[in-house]
Amino acid sequence: MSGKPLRGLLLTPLTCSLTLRVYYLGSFIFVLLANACKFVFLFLFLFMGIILLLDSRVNNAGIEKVVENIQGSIPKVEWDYEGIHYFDNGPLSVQYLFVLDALNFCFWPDKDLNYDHLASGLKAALQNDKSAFDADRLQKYTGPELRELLKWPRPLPLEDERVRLLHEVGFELERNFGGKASNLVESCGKSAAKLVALVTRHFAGFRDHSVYKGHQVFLYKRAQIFVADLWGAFKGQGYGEFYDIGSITMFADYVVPAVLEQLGVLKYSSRLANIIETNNEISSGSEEEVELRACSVYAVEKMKELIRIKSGKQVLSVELDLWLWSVGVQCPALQHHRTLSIYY
Ligand SMILES: Nc1nc2c(c(CN[C@H]3C=C[C@H](O)[C@@H]3O)cn2[C@@H]2O[C@H](COP(=O)(O)O)[C@@H](O)[C@H]2O)c(=O)[nH]1
Repeated sequence: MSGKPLRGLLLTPLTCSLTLRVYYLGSFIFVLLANACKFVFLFLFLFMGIILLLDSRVNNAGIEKVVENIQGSIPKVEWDYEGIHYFDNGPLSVQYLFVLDALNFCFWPDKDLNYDHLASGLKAALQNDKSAFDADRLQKYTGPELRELLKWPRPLPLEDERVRLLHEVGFELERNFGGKASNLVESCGKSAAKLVALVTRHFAGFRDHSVYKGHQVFLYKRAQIFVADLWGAFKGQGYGEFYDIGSITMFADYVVPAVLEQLGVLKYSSRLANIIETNNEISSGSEEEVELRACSVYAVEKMKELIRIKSGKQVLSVELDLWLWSVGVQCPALQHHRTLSIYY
């Protein structure tokens, strides 16, 4: 979430640790400069500065360059520009999007699988059988049945988790929302923030959070993308109408951070760059993973702010995200970080 909650919940750990480090180094250099050997200590200061760097950081110059290049208006990308999603302008579309975003994570372990297969596979399944995503049916799918639904010839990455999450969606929808995701959406009173809160309260699988240096960090990628998908699919009307859509941040996945790094907006430490280049995995919840994801959210918020300052245009993080994501998926050579995660 952006604005105050974002700063309070998400960025505090990063800024705090940076502030502490700056303070620490400040006192350190003050004491040292009081001594005679200024140059030796200056060297030491620089050296310490380098080893204390975070694995990911946001490069303001990179942001300025991107904003200058796009001249204040982001290239418009239509939601469903790929034509792969189910849409009938009614409650079944809401059910489809909720199921889609419950499973919208971690495609990369199978090099032939991507998001398009999931979106179009679920669309075909629904067109074939309109009751395929009824709450009682969702609670019964097995791994092989899900594979069959998606017409995927081998086990899906994290297949057991995908099945468990489908069951959870079916069970909680039935228990709290009369089996219908449209009731869930209706009960949020057209507030994107309330919908994210409601989804994460009732559906544990959407609680995308980590503990970073002792602070709880909430990124809520799939809960937020569900809101954005509703907004995009219904074109801001009906089930897609949210008066506070501006409170949604970018969706910290594995594509957009890679695009931001390529654009020079994110800078990785050479250690992290090496892990990504050599296709080594980063564990879920590790400091480098949280930094990379949180810096992506922060960078997009900064980009949005700079666009407003330079051009007076109020763009949404959701719009920036879709543009950056569409750039990323059109670039198959783009190397991204690899984390086995149910969150993105
Ligand atoms: N930040 C962000 N991440 C997004 C999306 C979407 C799809 N949004 C759809 C909605 C309307 C549009 O028309 C889009 O089709 C998927 N992902 C993430 O990408 C990764 C999959 O990548 P690959 O393995 O290459 O397919 C995986 O983490 C997945 O969760 C997005 O919009 N923003």
